[in-house]
Amino acid sequence: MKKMALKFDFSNLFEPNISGGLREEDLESTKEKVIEAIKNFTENTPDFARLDRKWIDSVKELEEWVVNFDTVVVLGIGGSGLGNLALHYSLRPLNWNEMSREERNGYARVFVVDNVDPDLMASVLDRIDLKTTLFNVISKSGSTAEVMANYSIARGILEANGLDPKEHILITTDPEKGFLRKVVKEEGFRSLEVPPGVGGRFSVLTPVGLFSAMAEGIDIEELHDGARDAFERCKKEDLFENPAAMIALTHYLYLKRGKSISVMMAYSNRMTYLVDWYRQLWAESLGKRYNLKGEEVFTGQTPVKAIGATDQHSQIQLYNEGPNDKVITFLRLENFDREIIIPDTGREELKYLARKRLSELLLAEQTGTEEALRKNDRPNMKVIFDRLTSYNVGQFFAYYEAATAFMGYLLEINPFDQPGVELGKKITFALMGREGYEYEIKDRTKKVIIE
Ligand SMILES: O=P(O)(O)OC[C@H]1O[C@](O)(CO)[C@@H](O)[C@@H]1O
Repeated sequence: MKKMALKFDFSNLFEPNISGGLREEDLESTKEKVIEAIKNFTENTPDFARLDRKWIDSVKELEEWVVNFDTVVVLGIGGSGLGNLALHYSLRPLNWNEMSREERNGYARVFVVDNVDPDLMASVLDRIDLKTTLFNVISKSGSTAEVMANYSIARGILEANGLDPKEHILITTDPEKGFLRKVVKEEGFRSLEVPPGVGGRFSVLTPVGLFSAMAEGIDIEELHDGARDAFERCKKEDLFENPAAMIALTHYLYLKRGKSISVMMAYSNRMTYLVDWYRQLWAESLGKRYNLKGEEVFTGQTPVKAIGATDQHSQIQLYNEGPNDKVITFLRLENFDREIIIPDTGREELKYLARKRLSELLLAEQTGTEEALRKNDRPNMKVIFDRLTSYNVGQFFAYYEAATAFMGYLLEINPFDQPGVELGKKITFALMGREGYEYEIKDRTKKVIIE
């Protein structure tokens, strides 16, 4: 089958399609800087875009082992869980975990526990048979509290049931550093490596995302093929050939014009977690207090998730008539894996729906929303997926990772750190009594409490 690339439609970001939109002259003013960013990407290609063959090979070495398991439970959070969720939802049917093993062609169910909510953890534990479950504990730092707690729970339950944790836990972490690597070295757990030069939120195409994807039968080679082709395109200096650079430049220019919100609205329930993955990428990478010169800039663009058509009935009123402070990106899927024809009920009032494909209605809703926004001069763009394939999803990850790097370059900030997450973590450690951490939450001088 011919591999269809993603398509990008930027038309509704521009004049005259929307008044007050961008003009080509506007691009000119910042074009040189974007070209610098592209050159920098080409000459000093970040590790996430190198797609080391080792990442696939190391995962494939575990293929014979993983076929013994009916279920993989990923224990990870943020960049160590969202990519797994994005792959699971976008590339497997929505009811995958409810299917029989036979219906799944022998591939594993995949659950991702990306919180320390006891209701969530318990609901997953209730649904698994420990004897045929593999826990993939993922943490780049090897010390994230939420993951450590869930790792301890999984290990404790395995031991309590007389099972050897080493036969049921796979650890994915830094090759050298952190507590989890120590556990691997001292206790002999099977492990995979998170490449040290790849930040958590950029790690979906490394063993972090690849292992659970392979376990559930996703074509990880094709995922890399899509990403590789996309990353190659990200090196093109002609902006009209380089979707990632165009995303970054247009979002940068709109941010400068006060559009501080980036809505990503997917017209496909299977794309829900692609949007969640994007939210972490855009938020953690670009939301920064200081620029590279150490000056306070308080920059960033707040990513917001929406699902069409559902959120047309909860959000679109605001997007059309509220403050014009958003750039909206539609994710549009042209061909769905399943189809349902709307029956003719014989009622005149419903004739317009009769015998139509359900996807036709969803796509008409996307077009209708896009056109309404355009008429209201609300900038919007569209990423078009022909189908949900590994190749296309790989492309999506790659384009947005590169766009984030370009946007960081334009904003003159470091898109690869997240210092703003630390304080809350430290306070939590102190509250939990971790040695070396102290923090006292002082009584508020003014209290406003309603009981
Ligand atoms: O993989 P780790 O080290 O457990 O981190 C999980 C997540 O936590 C963060 O560090 C933020 O707290 C994210 O950047 C990261 O993806």
